[in-house]
Amino acid sequence: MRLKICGATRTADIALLADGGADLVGLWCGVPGGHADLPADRLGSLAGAVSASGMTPVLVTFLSSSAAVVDLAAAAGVEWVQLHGYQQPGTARALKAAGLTVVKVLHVRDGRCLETPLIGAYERAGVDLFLLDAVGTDGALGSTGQSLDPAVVLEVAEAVTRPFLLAGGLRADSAGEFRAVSGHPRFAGIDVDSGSRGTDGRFDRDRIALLRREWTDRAVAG
Ligand SMILES: O=C(O)c1ccccc1N[C@@H]1O[C@H](COP(=O)(O)O)[C@@H](O)[C@H]1O
Repeated sequence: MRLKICGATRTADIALLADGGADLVGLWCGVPGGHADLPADRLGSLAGAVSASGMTPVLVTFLSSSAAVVDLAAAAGVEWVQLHGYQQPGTARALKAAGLTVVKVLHVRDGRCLETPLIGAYERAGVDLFLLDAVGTDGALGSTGQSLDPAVVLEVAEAVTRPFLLAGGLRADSAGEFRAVSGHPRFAGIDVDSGSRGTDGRFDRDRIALLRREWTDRAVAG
């Protein structure tokens, strides 16, 4: 069970995330207006700190220009990219050709996965991992804090052949509700933003450790 925590912006975040048990750290670049969007030079320095702490930095972006994403990743020394948004399979194919590990977000809105017709094309393009996330009621993407219906997640899990991460308003105490999902053979872990933070909006080490513990226990228990 991998734990991805999204939206680190400070060097102090990195030690806290490692201490809380994160495996993957989402660093945003190309997320206009995003509260954790980073300039390219800052992306590189934080990615270096994430790797030095034994975790994997993930470039999270809305960009759809594969050349721009490849350049950003190369300059920052990042090997994993999360295509959050409506990028086409060709973008994923180009990133794979550049040697990157590609996570493609599948967006669920009103109980329906918007990318269902494209799943085969994403897989043929070489997507390594899917990430299932909710679309906000206003159409917003990312950090919606909105939970998915486990039955819908299981439908999407059956439609893909690659492993998947689960996102969307996850908390430590939602592990029980998603027991059937975390027991799925293609379940690879969870991705959390809102539920990893305290009331001050900063990462909370204890919440992250609890997420790690509750979800690991459920995944093991099946
Ligand atoms: O976290 C964000 O704000 C964000 C912004 C733009 C793209 C992706 C973003 N993060 C993704 O949001 C979900 C988890 O959010 P939450 O736990 O529901 O608040 C996850 O997919 C992150 O990768």
